[in-house]
Amino acid sequence: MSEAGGVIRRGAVRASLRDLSHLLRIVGKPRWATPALLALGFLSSVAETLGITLILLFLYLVSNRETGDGFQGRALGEAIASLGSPTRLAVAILLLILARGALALVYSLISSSIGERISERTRNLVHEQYLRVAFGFVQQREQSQLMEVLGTESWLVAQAYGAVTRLIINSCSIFVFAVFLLTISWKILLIAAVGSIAISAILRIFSRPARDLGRQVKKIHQSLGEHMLMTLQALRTIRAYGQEALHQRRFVQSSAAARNASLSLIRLSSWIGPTTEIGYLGMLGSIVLVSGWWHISFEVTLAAVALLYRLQPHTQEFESNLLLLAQMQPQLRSVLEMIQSEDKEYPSQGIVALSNLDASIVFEHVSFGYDPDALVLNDLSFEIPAGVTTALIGASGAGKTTIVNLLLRLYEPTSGDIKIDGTRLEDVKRDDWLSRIAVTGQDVDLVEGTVTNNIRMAKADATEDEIIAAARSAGVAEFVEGLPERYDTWIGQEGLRFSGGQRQRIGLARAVLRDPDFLILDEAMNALDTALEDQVRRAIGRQLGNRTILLITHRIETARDAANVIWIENGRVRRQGPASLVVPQYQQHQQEIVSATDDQSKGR
Ligand SMILES: Nc1ncnc2c1ncn2[C@@H]1O[C@H](COP(=O)(O)OP(=O)(O)OP(=O)(O)O)[C@@H](O)[C@H]1O
Repeated sequence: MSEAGGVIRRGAVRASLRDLSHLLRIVGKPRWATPALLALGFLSSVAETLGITLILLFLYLVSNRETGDGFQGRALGEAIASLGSPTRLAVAILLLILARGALALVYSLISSSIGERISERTRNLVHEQYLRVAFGFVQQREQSQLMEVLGTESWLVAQAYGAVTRLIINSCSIFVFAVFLLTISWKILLIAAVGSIAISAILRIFSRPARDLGRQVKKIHQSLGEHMLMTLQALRTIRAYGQEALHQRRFVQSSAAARNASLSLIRLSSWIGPTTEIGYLGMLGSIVLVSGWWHISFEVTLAAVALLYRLQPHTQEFESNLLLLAQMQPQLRSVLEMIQSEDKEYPSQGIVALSNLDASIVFEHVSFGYDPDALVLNDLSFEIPAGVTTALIGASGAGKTTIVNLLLRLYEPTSGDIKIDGTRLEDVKRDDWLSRIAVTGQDVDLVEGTVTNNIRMAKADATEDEIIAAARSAGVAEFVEGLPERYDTWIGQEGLRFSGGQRQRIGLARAVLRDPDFLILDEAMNALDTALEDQVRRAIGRQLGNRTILLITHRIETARDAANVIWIENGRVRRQGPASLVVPQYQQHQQEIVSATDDQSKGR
C-alpha cells in the first residue's frame, strides 16, 4: 500500500514539476533567479552546518575533551589549534550565525520579489488570453472556472516555484549534513539514511490522497465560485422568485464542503510534523543505543545527534514541499491549459487596411455553427449596401444575432466568405474594421462604473462634452441629468437602478459616441415606447443618417423605412429585397403561422 501511495504521489509531483517548468517557460523569470536562490540556500546550509560543528568544537575546547582519531576528530583538532582560543571560536560562531541570518534575509527578499513577478506575469497572461483567444473558447467555459483560474490559481504558480526552490535547497542541506555526518561516522550515517527512508515511506502512506484531494478542492472551490457569481449576478431573480432560503442553503452546503476540503488538506500536511519528529526521536534513540554496541565514542555520538537534530526541520520541509506540489498539480495543469497557446485558435489580425466602408458588406455562401456539427447559418448569401439602412428580420432563433457575431469577428464562418468592399473580412485589419463599427442591442452590457465610464467604453479618449452630446442624442440626458450625481451616478453590471429602456439608451449613446461607419442595432430600441423610439431614431438619424445601418428588429413596422430587407429563416435567406416587397410577404407568413396555431389549439 505504501508503495502504491508513493507511486501516486511521486507521479503527481513529477506531473507538477513538468507543468511548472512548462508554465515558467511561458511566463518567464530572470535567468539568474534559480541559480541565485540555490546558491543562497546552499551557502546558508553550509553556514548552519559549520556553525553546529563549531559549537561542538567550542564544547570540546571548554571541557578539555579529546576530539578523537577519526577524520572529523583530526579536522576538529586542527581547527582548535588554528583558532586557538574559546573567544575566537565564539566570535566565529557568532559570525556564522549572522551570516546565516543575512543569507536567509537575502533569500527571502529575492524569492518574494521573483514570486510576485511570476504571479503578476501569470495573471496578466491569463487575462490577456481571455481577451485574445477565439471567443468560442471562453464562451464554452463556465464563468466560475475562468474566475478561479484568474483570481486564485494563477497565484499558485509562484507558490509552486517557491516550493521547488525550497525542495532543492532542502536537498542541498540534507546533502551537506550527510557529508558532515559521514566525516563523523559512516555507521551513524547508515542508520540515519535507513531511518529517513522509513520516515519518508510512512509519510507517503499519509499523503497518498494528495493529488485527489487537490482535485476535489479545485472542484469545490469552483462550485463555491459559481454560487458567489450567481448571488451577485442573479440577485434580482433570486429575490423575485423568493429563492433566498434555497439559495442560502445551497451556498451554506457548498461553503461547508469547502471548509471540509480545506481541513482535509491541512490534516494531511499536519501529519508531517509529528511523524518526522517521532521518527527522528526513534532514530536518535537507535543511534545512542547502537553507538554502545558499535563502540562509537560519546563525542562522536553527541556530534551526530546534534547534526541530525538540526537536519530534522529540513527533512520536514522537504516532505511538506513534496506534498504541496502533489496537491497543486490539478491547479497548475488548469493554469497551463489556460495560458498555453499552441492548442488554441486566435482570430486573424488581417493585413489589409480599411479607411472607409464605401460599397458593401457581402455574405457569400456563409455557413456557421457554434458546434461544427450543427449549422446555425446555412449557405447564406446577401448584401448590406453601404450608406443605407438594411433590416434583418426573422423569427426568434433564426440566426440574426449570429450574423452580428460573425460581423463583429467574435466567430469565423465555418465556410464561405464575408467581404468588405470586396476584401475578405479575415484579411481586413481587425482593428481598422472594429474601429468602424458600433453595436448596441436588447441586452446592453453595462459595467461597474459611472454613467460616463459606461458611455466612454465606445471611445476611451472621449471628452466630457462629447459624452454629454452623445447622451443627449440617445435620450440619456432626460433621466441622468435629473439625478443628484448626474453623469457620475454609479451603475453596476446589472444596471438595476435603470429601466430596460434607460439601459438601452446608454447603449445607443455609446454607439453615437463611437461615430461609426457601420451601426448595428440589434433590437436596440425594443424596450422604448413608440414615441421615444421615434425621438431617439430621429436624433440618431440626424447624426448617423448617411451611415450603413443594420437594423435587427421584431417590430416589423420599423423595418418599413429600411432601403433593403433580409428575411432569415432557420439560418437561410428566405427573401431579400426592397421593404415594400419583403415586409408584406413576411407579415403574411406570420399571419399564416398565427392562423395555423389557432386552428391547432381549436382542434385540440
Ligand atoms: N453561444 C451560442 N452557443 C451555441 N448556440 C448558440 C449560441 N448563441 C446562439 N445559439 C443558437 O443559435 C441559433 C440562432 O441564435 P441567434 O441568437 O442567432 O438567433 P436570433 O435570430 O438572433 O434570435 P432572437 O431573435 O431570439 O434574438 C439558436 O438556435 C441558438 O440556440
